[in-house]
Amino acid sequence: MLGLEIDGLEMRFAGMNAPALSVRHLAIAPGSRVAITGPSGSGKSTFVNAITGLERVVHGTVRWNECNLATLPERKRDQWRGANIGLVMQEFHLFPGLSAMENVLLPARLAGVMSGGLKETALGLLSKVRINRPSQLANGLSRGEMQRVAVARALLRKPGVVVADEPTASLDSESGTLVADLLLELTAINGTTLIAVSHDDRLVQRLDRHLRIQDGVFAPQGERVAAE
Ligand SMILES: Nc1ncnc2c1ncn2[C@@H]1O[C@H](COP(=O)(O)OP(=O)(O)OP(=O)(O)O)[C@@H](O)[C@H]1O
Repeated sequence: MLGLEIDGLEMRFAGMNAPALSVRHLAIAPGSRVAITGPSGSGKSTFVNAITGLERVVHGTVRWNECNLATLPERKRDQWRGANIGLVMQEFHLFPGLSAMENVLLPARLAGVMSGGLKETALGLLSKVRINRPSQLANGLSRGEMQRVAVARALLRKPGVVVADEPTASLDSESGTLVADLLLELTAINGTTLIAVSHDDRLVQRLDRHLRIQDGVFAPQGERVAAE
């Protein structure tokens, strides 16, 4: 289980007068399930990139338990992310020429941590996300099936946190509901923290906490941001 503590975080981009993201203090308890919402351009992806170590943090601290991502060089951040964060993105980023099973295993293979046990785990996860033919090529899967494979891939190494960026946005209603069900059900098994950027009420309403962001700043708890 991983908890997040952010202090004094500022993410800036060239050509912008104000920071794209500014977080004075934010704590997310281990095992909690948090929704992030906000209008386009409000800083949601910048937040995801900062807390997953995809983007370097120059100002402030982003601490997952004892690990401050701001102090890690890129290679160490990548290693830490692979071992601790399961990422589920709106576009699933599967390799079309690989099977569902090979896609689930690929990040572990690339990280050099493959073992027989992981193959068993992958098969179990594919069954849980209702992919009945693990050897089917990814390019033959429906969009809903692709996202379910991506959920299985994210959970393979039992991450302390799953970060999902609009995981249901490109799915039809039925598939979106199933993916939301699976994210909630499967993260609950190991007490995995879940942080989901989403405008999908089917998912947002089912999470414990709802953080709203506008112009790079989180609204005080309980307040709605304008233009959402
Ligand atoms: N690499 C970059 N270079 C310059 N500006 C950037 C960069 N990435 C993001 N920004 C700017 O930072 C602000 C926040 O962008 P961000 O992508 O985090 O918003 P968002 O809430 O995820 O938007 P959306 O919902 O449209 O994806 C925007 O004004 C955006 O133009």
